[in-house]
Formats: sequence, C-alpha cells, structure tokens
Amino acid sequence: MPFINDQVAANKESIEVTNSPQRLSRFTFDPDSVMGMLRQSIVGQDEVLESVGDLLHFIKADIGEPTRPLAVCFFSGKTGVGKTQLAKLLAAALTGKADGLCRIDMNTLAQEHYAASITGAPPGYVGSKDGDTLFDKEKIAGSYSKPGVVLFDEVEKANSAVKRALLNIMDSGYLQLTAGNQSIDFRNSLILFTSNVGAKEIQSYQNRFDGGWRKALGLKPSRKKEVELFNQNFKSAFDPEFINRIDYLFSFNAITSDALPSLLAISIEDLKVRLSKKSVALTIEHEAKQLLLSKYNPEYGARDFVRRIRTYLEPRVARVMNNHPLAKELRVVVQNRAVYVILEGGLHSGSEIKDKH
Ligand SMILES: Nc1ncnc2c1ncn2[C@@H]1O[C@H](COP(=O)(O)OP(=O)(O)OP(=O)(O)O)[C@@H](O)[C@H]1O
Repeated sequence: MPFINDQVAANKESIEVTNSPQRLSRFTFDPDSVMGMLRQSIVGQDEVLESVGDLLHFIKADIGEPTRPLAVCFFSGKTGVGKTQLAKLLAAALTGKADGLCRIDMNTLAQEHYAASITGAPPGYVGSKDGDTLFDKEKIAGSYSKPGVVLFDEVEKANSAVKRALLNIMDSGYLQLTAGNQSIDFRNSLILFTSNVGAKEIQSYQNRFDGGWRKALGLKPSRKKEVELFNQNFKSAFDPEFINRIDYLFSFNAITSDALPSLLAISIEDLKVRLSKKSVALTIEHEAKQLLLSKYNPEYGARDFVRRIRTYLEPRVARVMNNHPLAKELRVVVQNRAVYVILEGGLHSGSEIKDKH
C-alpha cells in the first residue's frame, strides 16, 4: 500500500476546488502558522517539513477514518537530526501546551516483563485494578478542538508483545488494558514513531566517500542507494503488518555543514531569549560565530553542535554576569583565535573569559 504522502503528491495536480459552503474545522490550529514556526526552528529537513505541511492540512480537514488515529507517522534518521524536536514542536503547536506531548521511550520497554507498563498489569498483579500504564490519557485524548500527540521513541527496540499492542492502536485507535475494564482511546491522536533503523548502515555507506579513490574522483553517495539501505533495514526490523499501518514515512537527512549557520542562529536566539529574562542583551560578533561553527563534528548530528554551543558559550556568559551583576549588555568577540565574553563598551579588565579549547 503506498504511503499517504505518496498519494497526496500524486493527487495534488488532479484535485479540483469547487465552490462550497464555508466549512469550519473543529481543530483550532492553523496549518500555515504551525509550518511558519517549524520552518524557523527545524533546519536541514526541507522534504520532511514539506510532508508535515500535507499532514497538518489532512488533520485540520478532519477527513480521516473515524475508527483510526488521526494519522500514524514514522520518523526515521540518525541520532540528533531533529526527530524528537519536531515531535515536541508539533505537539506544542497542536495542543497549545509546551508539555503537550505524551512520550513513551520504547527502549525501557525492550524486555518482555515491561510490556505490562504499556498494556497495564495483568489481572492479579500490582496496578491491575487501576489500569496503570505509561500513557497519559489526557494528553492522548486531546480535546474536541485539539488533537492529542503521542510519541513512541526508538520503536524498533520494543519487544513483540508491545509491537502487537501498537498494531491494535494503529488499527482500531484503541488500546484495551490487560486489566480488561479500561481502554485508552487514540482516535483523536496523532501517533508518531521515531527510529534509528538503517541509520548506521547509511552512515557507513556515506563514510566510504569521505576519502580514498571515491573522494579523489569527486563521487558522492547516491540517494537511491541510501533509500535502498533504509528499506532493507526497515523491512527486517518491522513486520509487514506494522509497515502497512503507517500513513506517513518521514526520512530525516543527516545534518550537513550547510545547516550549521541556521542551527547556530537558533541556539543564539534561544540564549538571547533566556538572557532577556535577566535583563541582559547579548551581541555575538561575526568572527566569534565563525569560530563556534568550526567546532562541529557532523558524525554526532545537530544535538552535539547545540550541546557544544551551550557548554562552550553559556558558562562564559554566566561567569561575566555573576562577576558584573549590573551588566546589561554583553558582547562575544574573538581575540588571538580565542572567544571572549566582554562587557559592551570594551571593559576588558576582569570581564574576559579566555577560550580554553
Ligand atoms: N534539524 C534540526 N533543527 C534544529 N535543531 C535540531 C535539529 N536536529 C537536532 N536539533 C537540536 O538537537 C537536539 C537533539 O535533537 P533530537 O532530540 O530531535 O534528535 P533525534 O533525531 O530525536 O535523535 P535521537 O534518535 O538520538 O533521539 C534538539 O533538542 C535540537 O536542539
């Protein structure tokens, strides 16, 4: 069965708009504003975002099957490329709450006996009467005007009992707890899975182009071969029953150096917002940005870059703030190939933090 995103792409040309009475969706989110926010926050994933736009319009129009979740999406890609970040931002935008996402880490459910935490304890066990599970029912249910959003992280690590429970959710929009007297309704939920499946194999294929004769000849990894590698690993990690119930497949790109300036800009903006709450303004000179950009190893994804910026820059800013409690404006500069945080106006003495890297 083709994925919905393929079908949408194929049908785009042929869909005709007819004059009809005004239709008001029960959902209050505006797909275009959500997309605007996502484009400002997620970098290097243009194809993914394009399909997210389709997904949002599909949900807003409320034309899905009423006996299934609103949509089932699978986010694939290597570590630290924005899968969880996109899930969190989507959840915040759709639910209107910063912590709107119900997140289940499948890694912790890898062993058979932990399956009870997803399906509820079997009769006779602790928790069986209450139907205790890892699910947050309110976040899953959402409300009449807001979808619920559920993320199953690292789904390939779930054991087969948990995967069977997931099939039920994807199929009928319900999870019957083992206790028997309770169920969880996912029919108003957007279901997201994340997985690193195939990422290692794609990375080692790409690494072959980093040196040797392939590099000398200017050869680049082929996208077709990468898709092939993903499909092989995807099919061996998941049963056809599972794959057939996925509506949207989002394949996240590795973060390349082209995306770094935008990623740096997002990190700086984020820091500035936090500093503004302490009445401090921050300016970062161009040379300092260039030096920060040079500290990236693409192997570890955007997460590594963002973490480096935080652990490199933020303690230096913090130290100057603590030493100068009245300082209102700070500047990040480069001198002798080292980053310094100084008080605006060049009050160097006692205000510099020397680059230790
Ligand atoms: N494409 C991106 N655009 C903007 N920020 C990103 C992107 N990718 C990663 N980040 C940053 O890196 C952090 C980690 O990314 P995220 O948690 O989304 O990784 P992931 O793809 O889910 O990886 P994993 O499979 O290891 O969970 C995010 O909190 C965010 O700050």
